[in-house]
Amino acid sequence: MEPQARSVTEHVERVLALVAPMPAEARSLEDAFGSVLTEDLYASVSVPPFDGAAMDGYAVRLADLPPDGSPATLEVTGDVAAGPSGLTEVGTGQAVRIMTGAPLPPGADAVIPVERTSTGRFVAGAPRAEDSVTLARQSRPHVRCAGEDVRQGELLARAGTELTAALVGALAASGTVRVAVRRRPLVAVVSTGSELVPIGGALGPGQITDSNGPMLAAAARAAGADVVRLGPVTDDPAALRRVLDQAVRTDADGAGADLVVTAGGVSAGAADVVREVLAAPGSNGPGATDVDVATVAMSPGKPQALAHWGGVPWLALPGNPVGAYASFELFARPAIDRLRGVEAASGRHHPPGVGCSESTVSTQSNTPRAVPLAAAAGWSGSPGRLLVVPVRLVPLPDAAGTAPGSTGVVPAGSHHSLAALATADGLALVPPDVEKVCPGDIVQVLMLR
Ligand SMILES: Nc1nc2c(c(=O)[nH]1)N[C@H]1C(S)=C(S)[C@@H](COP(=O)(O)OP(=O)(O)OC[C@H]3O[C@@H](n4cnc5c(N)ncnc54)[C@H](O)[C@@H]3O)O[C@H]1N2
Ligand code: MOO
Repeated sequence: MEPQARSVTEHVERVLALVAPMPAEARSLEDAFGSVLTEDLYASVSVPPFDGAAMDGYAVRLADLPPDGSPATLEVTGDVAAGPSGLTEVGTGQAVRIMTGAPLPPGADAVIPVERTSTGRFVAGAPRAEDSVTLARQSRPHVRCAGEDVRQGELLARAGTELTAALVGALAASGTVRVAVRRRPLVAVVSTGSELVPIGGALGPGQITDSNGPMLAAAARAAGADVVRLGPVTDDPAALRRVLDQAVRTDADGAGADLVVTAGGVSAGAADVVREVLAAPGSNGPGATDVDVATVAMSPGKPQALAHWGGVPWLALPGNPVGAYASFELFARPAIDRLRGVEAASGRHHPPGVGCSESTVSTQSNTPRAVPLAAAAGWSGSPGRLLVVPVRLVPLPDAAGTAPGSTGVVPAGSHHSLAALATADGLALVPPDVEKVCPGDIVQVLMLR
């Protein structure tokens, strides 16, 4: 580690200390996708709520069918489709046509799929023509029993769980209408640099298009935040102060940012506007407090700063686009998770050691989204720093000790290329004590998709 460099783990802890979970609010289930629960949720109805058919076919009494599997001919006395309809009792020697999802009529205890009967198939829209059917006992009853998926009163999700699409479905099925969730945080994304031109602007000499602004805004949305994008701001401290004031100002709807993320101007240059503003806290308006400028032992993404601006947490990320993105994933995303109330958010982002000398290292990860994967190629580490390497998933060559069809990772291209990052499936995190990653070594990979 460089002299005075701070570990990634310690910086994550400081980031998390800066933010607190958002207040809770009640939302309709349909509006709550992507939010995080603040209450445990229990099923108010069983799923399915009644015994029903799992196949299109005939509802029968098993007692009418010989146990040895030989066929029986039954009188067909009615039809029952999914949805509300009168239920005809199935008497001895009788069968009722039944469609998938329809409630099982009284008396019946099994459904025989139509393709296994003398009828062969049902014609959509055509009325019933058969008065009898010949069929035999099957190995399974093809009945979905009430409560076999979820029982009334069962715990479906704990506080701290994010509402995924499937969870919205499971909650809807079991009677949930409104949920208590954390408010979505509003993140202000501000890019800084006099060289920056917004997307679509013509480039003059020395100018480049602002890519960090759109990229970090997209990353914050992907992390579950609402976003307001401001800037790009020139390297003028007064201009940056104005934009920061604007970001944190609470309007009539209470919509001031809950987190400010800036990119650029945080290293050692003479025009590093973020450093300049941080060095003169409170000179204009509420200003910066709790200022913490750090060299973090990572590459890319070394220069970082933290502060509050007008009481709102502020993460100042470096301007190099790949460093800005890596910093977002390692620092801003855990901050957003904590604001959103995701309980897995933790300060432990430091993966266990890997290296050529220990190719069968622990597969345990203490980074929530990191998964252990084998390197399919070798590359150099960055001793003293956590090296963040954009990687792509590739099939591993079949070899002794490798399960057929296993997946590994290779660098997506140059570590500093934004175009290569755009093709990456994840970020490999190579710890500071690793000089070299060899093919077959296990690396922790922060998955991006
Ligand atoms: N003397 C030193 N110089 C630098 C050091 C250092 O330790 N000592 N650290 C280097 C490292 S590492 C990084 S990372 C950069 C970070 O510096 P800043 O955060 O001040 O970033 P800028 O100087 O503003 O920009 C760096 C680079 O990225 C481009 N950039 C900035 N913003 C955007 C944007 N929104 N979209 C696209 N590209 C952007 C900018 O033009 C620069 O090329 O400092 C090193 N220097
Ligand atoms: O730490 Mo900087 O982000 O390398 O390029």
